[in-house]
Amino acid sequence: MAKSITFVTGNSKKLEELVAILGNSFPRKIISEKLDLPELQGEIDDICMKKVKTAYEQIKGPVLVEDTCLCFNALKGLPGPYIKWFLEKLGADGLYTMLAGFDDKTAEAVCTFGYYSGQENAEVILFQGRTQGTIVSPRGPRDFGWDPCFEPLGFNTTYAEMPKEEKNKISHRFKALDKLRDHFKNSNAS
Ligand SMILES: O=P(O)(O)OP(=O)(O)OP(=O)(O)OC[C@H]1O[C@@H](n2cnc3c(O)ncnc32)[C@H](O)[C@@H]1O
Ligand SMILES: [Mg+2]
Repeated sequence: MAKSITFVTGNSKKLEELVAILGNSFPRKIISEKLDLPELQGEIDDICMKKVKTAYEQIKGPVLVEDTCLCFNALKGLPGPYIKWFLEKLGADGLYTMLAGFDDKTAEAVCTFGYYSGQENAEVILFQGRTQGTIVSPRGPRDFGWDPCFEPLGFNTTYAEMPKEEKNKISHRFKALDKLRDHFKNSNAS
């Protein structure tokens, strides 16, 4: 039987969504390990590559990690991978206020999963999903990150105001996991 995959994340909300999105339809068993891995600065893909290798050093078996960015178009993609620290210091209200001086309130949520089997000659594989939206004054429950200030394009509710099942059908994380699911479905992936 194929080895189980360890999803390494310090964020229980990410894990909750992964479980809800993949449901029973994923061919490999996924277990989780709550570790807050150090993250390199830089571009999204490089951060994920490094993060998954760091996870592998700890787990020493097939590993999955994920990095989420929130990119403001008016700020040429920033805060991007640094969103966690902006959110921590400014809160969702502060993220909205950051754009006060700009007409363009659009943003992109980017989710990148990195998978590494650790087998001989194996490369890191990345799966990325992007959802466009607008940064709005926060609305809805505040239990997951910047969800209250992100209104996905085509909707008049924020991620936070949507029922979970609805967010999980259109989100950056859903789109990335859909690619991951396809990869494991269509190949004899190890
Ligand atoms: O251990 P890891 O997996 O790195 O978990 P983390 O919480 O540190 O997550 P990131 O480094 O990817 O930083 C992303 C930030 O964005 C938040 N976030 C991630 N996904 C989100 C989503 O779907 N909706 C709202 N906020 C989200 C998350 O809480 C962090 O503050
Ligand atoms: Mg992190």
